[in-house]
Amino acid sequence: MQARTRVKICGLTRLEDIHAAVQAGADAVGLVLYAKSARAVSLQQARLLRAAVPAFVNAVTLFVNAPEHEVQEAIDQLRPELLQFHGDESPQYCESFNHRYMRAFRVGAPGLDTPEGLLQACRRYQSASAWLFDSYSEGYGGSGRRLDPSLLRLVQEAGDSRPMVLSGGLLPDTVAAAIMATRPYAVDVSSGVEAAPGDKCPQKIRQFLAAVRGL
Ligand SMILES: O=C(O)c1ccccc1N[C@@H]1O[C@H](COP(=O)(O)O)[C@@H](O)[C@H]1O
Repeated sequence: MQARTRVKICGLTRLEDIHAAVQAGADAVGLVLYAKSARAVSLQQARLLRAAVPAFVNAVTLFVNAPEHEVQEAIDQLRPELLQFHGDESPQYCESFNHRYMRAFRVGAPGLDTPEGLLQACRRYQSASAWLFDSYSEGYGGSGRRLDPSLLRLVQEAGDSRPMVLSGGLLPDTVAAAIMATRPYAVDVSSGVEAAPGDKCPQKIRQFLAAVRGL
C-alpha cells in the first residue's frame, strides 16, 4: 500500500491561517522569510506563528538566496523542522547549516527544461531531505503556475532520488489528478488556497486537504 501523500501549506501569515491548516490536517506549514514575497513575514511574526504550530506538525522556513546569518538566526529563533531553499543556493550553502533541508527546483528554467538536465541538477543535492519541484516563473515561486510533469520522468525513475515534493499551481480541484500522475511523497501549495495573494482561505485549505485525503 502506498503511504499517504503529505501536505504542506505554504505562505501562512496569520495565526488563524496556522489554525486552519492544522485543523484541516496539514503535515507541514511554511513561513516565507523572503521579503519580496506577498507572503513574507518578519522574524518576529514568524516566532508568533511558529509557537502556534503543535507537535507532530512540521514548521518549514522558506528562503530565497538569503545571507547565511539570516538563515542561522531563523534556525536559532524558530527551530524549524525543515529549511526550504527556493533560490539559487549551492549544495555547499545548503549543507553548511547542518540542518535538514529541502531544495526547490524551478522546472522549465534554462538547464532544468529537459528530464536529463533536471536529474543532473537534483543529483548535486543528495544531502537534501527532499527535492521540491516548482514551475519556472519570473519570480522565485508562489506564482500559481503549473509545471510540465513529463519533465520529472527521469527523476521518478532514478534509483537515487530523494523524496519528491510536487508544487506549482496546485488547486483543490486539480491536486488529486496531479498526485495520480506523479505519485509524489508530498504536495506543497500556496496560491491555490488563497482568496488573494497572501490572503489564505480556510475553505480552500479544507478542500485541498479533503481532495488529497480522499484519494
Ligand atoms: O509563497 C511564496 O510567496 C514564495 C515566494 C518565493 C519562493 C517560493 C514561494 N512559495 C513556494 O512556491 C511554490 C509554489 O507555490 P504556488 O502554489 O504555485 O503558489 C511552493 O513550493 C511554495 O512553497
